[in-house]
Amino acid sequence: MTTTDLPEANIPELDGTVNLADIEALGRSRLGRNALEYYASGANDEVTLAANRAGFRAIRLRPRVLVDVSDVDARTEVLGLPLSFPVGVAPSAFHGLAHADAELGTARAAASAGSVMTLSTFSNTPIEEVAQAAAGRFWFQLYLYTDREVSAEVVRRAEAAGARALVLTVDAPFLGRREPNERHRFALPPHLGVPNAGSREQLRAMESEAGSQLVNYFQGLVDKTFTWADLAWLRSITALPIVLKGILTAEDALLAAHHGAHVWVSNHGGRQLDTAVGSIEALPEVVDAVQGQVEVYLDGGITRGTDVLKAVALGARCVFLGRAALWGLAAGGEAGVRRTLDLLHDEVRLALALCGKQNIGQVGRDLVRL
Ligand SMILES: Cc1cc2nc3c(=O)[nH]c(=O)nc-3n(C[C@H](O)[C@H](O)[C@H](O)COP(=O)(O)O)c2cc1C
Ligand SMILES: CC(C)CC(=O)C(=O)O
Repeated sequence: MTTTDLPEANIPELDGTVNLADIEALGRSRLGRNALEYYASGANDEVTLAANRAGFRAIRLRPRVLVDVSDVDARTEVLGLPLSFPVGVAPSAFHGLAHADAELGTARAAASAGSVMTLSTFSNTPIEEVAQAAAGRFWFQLYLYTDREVSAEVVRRAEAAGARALVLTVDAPFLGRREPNERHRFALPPHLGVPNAGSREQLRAMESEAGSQLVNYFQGLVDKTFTWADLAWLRSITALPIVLKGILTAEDALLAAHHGAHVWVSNHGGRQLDTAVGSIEALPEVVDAVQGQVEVYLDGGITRGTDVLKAVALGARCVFLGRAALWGLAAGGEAGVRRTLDLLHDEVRLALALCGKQNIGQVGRDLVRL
């Protein structure tokens, strides 16, 4: 399904949105409890979820004036891929819960906006179909299965389909407790499959009488023994750049760089270890530790163009949208994600101009007062 299948009346509603908060409100209004709680929740008391947003709000900008900003340019590159502005889409599971366009909608929107999509292992659409829709603008996020051969096969499929990087999520040996999902027993609706993670029947076999079924699937599928030493195995089965997603400390950033991996600063949108440091707060120590040896990215709480510039100022090459992209998808499928990216692109350009910067290369630490 594409956006042309959307009822006419949906488009003006989307066109009337002026910021990501408007799109979030529209997206939320279209979701039932199961999906809404799954998307919105953080772990436990949601302290880290709130810290991600609060961290950006606490940083003040130091704008320069009387600079010719008649022609600002927000373009950048990630791992050699040109982006129209420093924003990509973070991996999130089950886009089919948001809209019938599912991962194909997200991929098309990211591609047409000159962005990059990171496809979750737990997508509702097979890698190969998303790859086509993404027109080369996609990375693949990997959760390692207990069975290494199954993981190796997924990695081979992603590489063959044209993924430009492998993003290994390292902050989720177990799933954090998102209590609304425990309370209301989150489950994937029967019409949605998980084609990169085994059959529906395999997943059903892991369902239990209690709690979030997601926790049950995850516990049954994912390897909890994987350590730094095992990265050599991953390196041996793929030629793709490896990105470690879920780094929050200088110590781990340095280890990542020593292992030749790029660093994605993230606390999983506050969904894993609650009270972990907010991602923008963790960024400076990570950037200082790796000293430009590898690329550094960040996600968590991005909703404004000024958030993007603050992260870039503190050393992130690019930031990624988790929930913001999902709200866009829920609000209007492919068109909703595209609107989300377009609004944010406009905000980044305006913020650059008002900061007295002509391009992303001019954005450095002097732009922020912590
Ligand atoms: C509903 C949902 C599903 C997610 N699924 C995954 C996933 O499959 N793999 C992964 O590495 N991260 C996953 N994440 C974490 C995101 O990649 C990202 O780290 C986080 O959402 C960023 O925070 P934000 O939502 O504030 O932008 C998920 C996040 C959400 C909200
Ligand atoms: C399928 C899930 C494990 C996806 C995830 O990482 C999340 O819900 O945060």
